[in-house]
This record gives sequence, structure tokens and C-alpha cells, in this order.
Amino acid sequence: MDEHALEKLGWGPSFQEAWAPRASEGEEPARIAADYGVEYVLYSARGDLRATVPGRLRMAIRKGESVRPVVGDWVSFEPRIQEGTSIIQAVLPRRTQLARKAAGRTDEEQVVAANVDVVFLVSALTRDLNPRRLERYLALAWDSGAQPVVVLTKTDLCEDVEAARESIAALAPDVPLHTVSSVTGEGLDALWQYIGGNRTVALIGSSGVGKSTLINRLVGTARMVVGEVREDDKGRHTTTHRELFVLPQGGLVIDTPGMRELGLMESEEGLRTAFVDIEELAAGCRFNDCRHEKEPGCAVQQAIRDGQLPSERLENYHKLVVEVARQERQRDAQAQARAKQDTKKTTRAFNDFQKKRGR
Ligand SMILES: Nc1nc2c(ncn2[C@@H]2O[C@H](COP(=O)(O)OP(=O)(O)OP(=O)(O)O)[C@@H](O)[C@H]2O)c(=O)[nH]1
Ligand SMILES: [Zn+2]
Repeated sequence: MDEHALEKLGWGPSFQEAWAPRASEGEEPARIAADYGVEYVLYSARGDLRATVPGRLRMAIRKGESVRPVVGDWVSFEPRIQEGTSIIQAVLPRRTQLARKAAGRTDEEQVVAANVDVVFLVSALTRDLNPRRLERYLALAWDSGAQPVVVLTKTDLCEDVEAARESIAALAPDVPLHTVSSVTGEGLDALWQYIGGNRTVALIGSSGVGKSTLINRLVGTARMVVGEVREDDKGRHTTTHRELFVLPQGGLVIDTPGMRELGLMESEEGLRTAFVDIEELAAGCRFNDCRHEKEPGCAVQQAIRDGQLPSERLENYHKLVVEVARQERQRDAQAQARAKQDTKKTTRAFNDFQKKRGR
């Protein structure tokens, strides 16, 4: 086994210790790189593999005896290289986990990423800078066990960076705080100290604060095409989508839809409160279902033309609306995939049953 390859993926003594007893079973360790609900992509010493969770483990998850594997988790898997789909046998104890409360059910947590070392709490130094929201993100980060780092972006758009820095620093005196601009490059170098050393970094923050731009500035083209699915030469689906990225300089970044959803905790409230100006203006639009794009009689567009509303406000609003829609589609797709899997299982069980009866 290539220990060095595993180290680059964030492997360490605590995982080694937890995994060691399973070595005799012929199992191997790997880290979850993408989570499709039914199927996973693993990074292992053998390279990238596809894997599923067997019925036994699924049952244990349902009973609460095991956690459900999520992106960033270390797992022990049984290699099935010939078949093309390996089997996840156990989830190794997590060092940290980023979770949000499931909507509606306050007692139930939804883990969106595991084994994150550092969380960048990203906010933009614009009108949308919201101390209460940052406090919520901080609470989330503290709960996770990961180290929080506040990153204030878009210094190039801010007239008084020092004042903003001071007001935010007062909220979280013990948390490192950095101000950066992905446009001018100001302050970016200081972020490297958190990224190296095979550590895993996650970025949380509202839509539009500059998370993607920051990742791209820091890691260049390390990110892969998102959501691309294509058929390989045997007609199987090979997924190129990843949610855990190994950086060429060392270190890892997690960017999952769930992570983006953390930025949407405030979405409903956000669309109403944070964008109350737009909601109010929208009452004056000619059409009830106006999207404030190119519709005639749009009061929001009019307000922009009149200089009453900065166009960036509407851009941010649109980004949030698009993101909500994207996530709904994603949830639908996952539900469909699960349903398809269930149908297959039922068909198989039925066929087996028929065969047995025929005998
Ligand atoms: N002026 C300025 N604009 C920036 C900076 N960083 C990002 N932007 C712009 O802000 C907009 C949003 O940036 P994104 O990186 O897409 O924001 P995000 O947080 O990834 O947003 P989601 O993908 O919706 O979660 C883009 O138009 C960026 O070009 C910055 O430092 N300065
Ligand atoms: Zn409108």
C-alpha cells in the first residue's frame, strides 16, 4: 500500500489506528471524493474508484449504528476492481464533521462534509456583509471541530477595510481574520498557511461572496468539471464530478453542494430579509411572476435604471434564486437515482423469487 499517496489525501495516525484491524479482511482505506447518494467516488492508493454501500451497512446506517459516508470521510473498502464497483465496509471515526440542522427537524443533523481541518468563513466586504450571518457560520464551524478562519473578500470594493475588519474582529476575537481581493490578489498569500500540509479546507459563505473565485485564484485549474457524466467505452457511466480536490501544491479543498447549502441556510429568510428592497420593488412589477430580467414593466429593472438599486444587488439576488433551483434539481436527480436503484433491487428480488419457485 502506498502510504505516501494516502498521506497526500489527509491520512494520519488516528485513521491508521482505527483502520488497522480491518487490514486482515483484505480491505483498504480510501477517502470519499464524491457522493451521489447511491454511488461514491473514492480516492485510494490504487487511484480513483467507484464504490457502493452494501445492504448490511445501509441497514446499520438506518438503525443509527453507523454514520452515512459523506465527502471527506475515510472508509474501509473491499476492492472489486474487476467488477468496477468496490464495496464500502465501514466508515472510520471522523476527526471533525460539518453539519447543519435538517430543515424542520431541529434534533437531526445533516453532515455535509467530514474530516475538514480548516473552514474559511467567507464574507464579502460589500453592503451584504452581515454580522449575524457570520455569527451563525462561526457557530457551525466551532461545532464542527475544524479551525475557523474568517476571510473577508472584495477589499477592492470596500472604502474602509480597516473599519469593517475591526467590526468583524470584535465578533470573533479568537479567530484569525484575513482581508483579500481575488481581483487585485491582495492578501491571498496569507491564506496558504492554512492550506498546505495535506490539510483539508472547506469554504462556507453565502452565494456571491466569491468562494469559487477564491478557490480558482488559489488553486488555478485544479478544480474539475462539475456534474459531468459520460459513458465510457463499455457503456458504463463514468463520472468525472468530484467534490474533494487534491491541490497540486498539496492540501485538499472540499466544495460540495451541501457545503453550498450551508450558505443557503438563510436563503428563504435571506430572499425576504436580505433582499427586502427587491421584494418590495417587485410588488410594482407588471407581471406577478416577473423574474426581473427583461420583462416589460419590471419595477426592479426600473429602479436600477433610476439609480435607486445597485445592479449588484439584483445580481446577488438572481444568483441565490438560481442556486436554489439548481439544488432542487439535484435533490430530484438523487431521489430519481435512488428510486431507480430500488426498482432494480425489487426486480432482481422478484426474479430470484420466480427462479426459486420454478425449481
Ligand atoms: N470586485 C471583486 N469581485 C469579486 C471578488 N471575488 C469575487 N468577485 C466577483 O463576485 C462574483 C461572485 O463570485 P463567486 O466566486 O462566483 O461567488 P461564490 O461565493 O462562489 O458564489 P456561489 O457559487 O453562488 O456560492 C463574481 O462576479 C466574481 O467575479 C473580489 O475579490 N473583488
Ligand atoms: Zn420585475
